[in-house]
Amino acid sequence: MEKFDYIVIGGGSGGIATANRAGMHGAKVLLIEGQHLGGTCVNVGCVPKKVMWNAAQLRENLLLDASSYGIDVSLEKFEFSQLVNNREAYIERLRGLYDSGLASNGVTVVRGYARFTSNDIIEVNNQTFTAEHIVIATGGQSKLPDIPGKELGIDSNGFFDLTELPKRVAVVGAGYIAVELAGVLNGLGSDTHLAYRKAMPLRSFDQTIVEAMVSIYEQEGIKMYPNSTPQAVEKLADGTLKLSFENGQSLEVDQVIWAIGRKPNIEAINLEQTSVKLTDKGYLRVDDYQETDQKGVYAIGDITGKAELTPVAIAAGRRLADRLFNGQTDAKVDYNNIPTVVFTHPPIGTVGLTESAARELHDDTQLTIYTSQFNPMQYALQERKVKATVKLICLGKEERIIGLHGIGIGMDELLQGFAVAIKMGATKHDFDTTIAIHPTAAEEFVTLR
Ligand SMILES: Cc1cc2nc3c(=O)[nH]c(=O)nc-3n(C[C@H](O)[C@H](O)[C@H](O)COP(=O)(O)OP(=O)(O)OC[C@H]3O[C@@H](n4cnc5c(N)ncnc54)[C@H](O)[C@@H]3O)c2cc1C
Ligand SMILES: NC(=O)c1ccc[n+]([C@@H]2O[C@H](COP(=O)([O-])OP(=O)(O)OC[C@H]3O[C@@H](n4cnc5c(N)ncnc54)[C@H](O)[C@@H]3O)[C@@H](O)[C@H]2O)c1
Repeated sequence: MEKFDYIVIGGGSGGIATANRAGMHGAKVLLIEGQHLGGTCVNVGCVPKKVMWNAAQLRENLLLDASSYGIDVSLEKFEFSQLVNNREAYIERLRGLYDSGLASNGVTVVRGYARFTSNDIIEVNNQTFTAEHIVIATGGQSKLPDIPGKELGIDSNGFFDLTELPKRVAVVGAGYIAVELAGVLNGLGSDTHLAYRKAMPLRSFDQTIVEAMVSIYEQEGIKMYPNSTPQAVEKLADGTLKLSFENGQSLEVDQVIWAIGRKPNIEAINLEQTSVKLTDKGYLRVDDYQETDQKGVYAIGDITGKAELTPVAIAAGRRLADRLFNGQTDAKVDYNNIPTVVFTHPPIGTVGLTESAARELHDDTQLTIYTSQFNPMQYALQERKVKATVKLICLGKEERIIGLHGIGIGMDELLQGFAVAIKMGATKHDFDTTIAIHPTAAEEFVTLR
């Protein structure tokens, strides 16, 4: 049985990052991946999603905005399959880069599905390996609703498999994936319906921003179905899918996309052979240092159910390798103030507490909230206006900024810098005394009254 210093199960965002970092520190590392290197983010997540988002944005600009600038664009042809082919070729190149990066850090890569046979032995393709340190980074997969006809719909992986744009599509769900895919499909020209169980989507986000998002989606032609819990899907004689809701309403579309959440990839790894424990939600239980209940076994990324974002998985993986193989004994991830963007059309950027979370934690007299809604200059010349909304949540007399939220063009790119300022403890005064950059959407954050 071959012995390594470090075995990494799963070659996604977290697994690749920790394997490379450990390799750089001189550890003998084995990485085991069952499918494509890059995991969810590169193959069926962030990367293809962002390409589709860019495509939708570009099409919207050409179709809806260009003529106001005197640019004549006829959009007679849109080859969806060419977009998909180009996107997949790009992803193939990225996979190659991962291969060569791992090789240059001396990481051994084995293809296959790994399972524990004991606390420190891993089996893959009938071969066994052992190591002093083993990290589980197996990510997650989509959940499907438990209703008749669920197999007639597809999940986000199925969306990336599409080679034709559906004419009519229903997206079911209220999280990141649902609102992102609905925005992309609408932008690309599908007749798009978005159905969710409660009154509003994105319920953990700041409600001012979500209300702004819902009204933009309605304005841009997405049909919204609040209070709609899916009940069944059936295929009609002409191939149309009929999606029925518990409230008695129904929809007829060509494609149904389930985006109702994700679950951890746990079953295949045979945790019964270990002392690793789960949380009550079924994720791997870890402490602040990514340690599971079994000494020498760690978990990072989506499998831990904490902030399921690629940069979080990467940070957890790198910190863990720094701690185990470079003597950085206190290396761990700070899960506070993680900035995040939802790639809606236009995007939402958020860092820190929402107004309702702030009100739960602090006395109302301690909080000052600033909001503003405006028409970004990109829409100065056209009749179509897609409003931007920004919001700051400030705490105490010094008005320390504890929440920053926005929806509008550019919110995705401008958020990172503000997140640094907030992590450093910026106050409203710091924002106010920073000279604005004009004319931008970002300047709204430093001119709020
Ligand atoms: C549609 C979509 C869009 C997203 N967009 C964004 C975004 O814009 N920004 C962002 O930050 N995050 C985004 N995410 C989330 C992001 O993709 C995840 O947070 C991230 O990929 C988690 O990394 P991970 O290493 O934990 O798992 P993954 O990247 O899922 O990697 C896990 C890997 O483990 C492998 N594996 C599983 N079981 C085994 C086994 N037994 N043996 C060997 N290998 C195994 C899998 O094949 C997979 O490659 C998106 C997710 C989805 C689904
Ligand atoms: N831009 C980004 O960074 C990005 C993009 C996509 C995904 N992600 C990550 O991936 C995670 C998973 O995203 P997600 O959108 O799958 O999940 P989610 O957990 O964010 O949202 C799932 C939604 O589906 C609803 N739902 C659950 N069961 C349902 C049912 N039976 N019928 C109808 N609705 C139901 C839930 O109420 C919830 O609002 C996110 O939390 C995020 O961390 C990030």
